[in-house]
Amino acid sequence: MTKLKTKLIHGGISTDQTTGAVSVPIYQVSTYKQNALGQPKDYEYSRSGNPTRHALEALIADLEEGVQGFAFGSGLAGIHTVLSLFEPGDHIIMADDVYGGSFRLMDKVFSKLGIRYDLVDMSDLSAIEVAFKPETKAVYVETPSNPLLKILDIEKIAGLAKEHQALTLVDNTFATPYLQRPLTLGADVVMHSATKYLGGHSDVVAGLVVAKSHELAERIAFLQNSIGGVLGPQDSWIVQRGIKTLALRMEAHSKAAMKIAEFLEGHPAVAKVYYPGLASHPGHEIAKKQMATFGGMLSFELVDEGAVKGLVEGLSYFTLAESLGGVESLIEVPAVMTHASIPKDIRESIGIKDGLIRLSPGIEDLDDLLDDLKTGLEGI
Ligand SMILES: Cc1ncc(COP(=O)(O)O)c(C=O)c1O
Ligand SMILES: N[C@@H](CCSC[C@H](N)C(=O)O)C(=O)O
Repeated sequence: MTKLKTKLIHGGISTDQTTGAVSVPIYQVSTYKQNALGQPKDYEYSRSGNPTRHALEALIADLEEGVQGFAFGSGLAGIHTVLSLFEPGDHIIMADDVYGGSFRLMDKVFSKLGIRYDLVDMSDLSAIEVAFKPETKAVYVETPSNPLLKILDIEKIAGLAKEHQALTLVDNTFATPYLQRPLTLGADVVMHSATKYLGGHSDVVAGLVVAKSHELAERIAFLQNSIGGVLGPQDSWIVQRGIKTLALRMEAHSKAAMKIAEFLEGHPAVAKVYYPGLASHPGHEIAKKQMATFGGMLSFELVDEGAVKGLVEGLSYFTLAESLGGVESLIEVPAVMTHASIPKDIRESIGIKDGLIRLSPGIEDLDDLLDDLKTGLEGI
């Protein structure tokens, strides 16, 4: 079987069938000449299908080991399309610590359409069991989670969902298919903000979705075309190019995150570190089982919450910015930035404290990154 590192380069559609070009060209086009009335060629209109986007969709399906991939104009556009599978009256069990925008989409958009949800701490399997209702149609998982790096057991959760005839939807943004493949663990749909590690260079906003079955793929294809939030050809090409170096980048990000987590865990100014690679992390054993390495993201709290502003504004190589997964290191405060869309009481109940700091180490020299943090922590 072809190894994943090879698939990153040769998977899906990786060359141009017509010219032999070794990267799929950017088909910057909206429509296609038809052979005769009612006889289109392979493509008819670029919302319905575009060769550059199709190459990316085939690649992500290959990497995630699903039957069909779909590319969208953002991660949330992809999640929106997946949640559009459900109907008024349906109920979804959602992990309590999901990306703030995914929570907002459920809470402010789909709730209004009559789709109900409950937030559940899915690291407690018995809590999931209790949350099932006759109307539960899906379990929505994010692991590792944003921003607390909670690890959820995909295989066990998918098993429970199946017993209740519910789908398992997994946001695999933090792990990427290089570290974890949810469809092979029993999930039905995988979602990505390709804006992050898949794109990898903080230069594109994109979303990817992969279905495990033909039946689901058909329904998602219908919704993708009907709703229309597709990714353009230029951005499809950028994401496909990013994916080619995913293996090298994920190895570097994971190594940096591990070293930084160990450094922070031993620092007297740091109260708590959230990184699944640490033996102290409650999800460490599950992460070992379902991930190839522990990933590139970590969060931490300072002993003195009042020092957060000084630290995050004062570093040289960690840029204060939302987003993650790029080659450059980023730092942010979820309560004020990426997760501000979650009401404070809910944020606090799930453990996102105002002083929580999230790091996305890039691929700079690791000693420079460690020195930067060391100097920053000395200065607070
Ligand atoms: C885990 C996760 N899922 C989904 C999204 C949404 O992606 P996008 O910003 O590409 O819409 C994000 C970030 O925005 C995220 O961090
Ligand atoms: N201001 C944005 C928040 C973007 S968060 C981006 C990314 N998911 C991250 O976690 O850094 C919004 O309100 O949507």
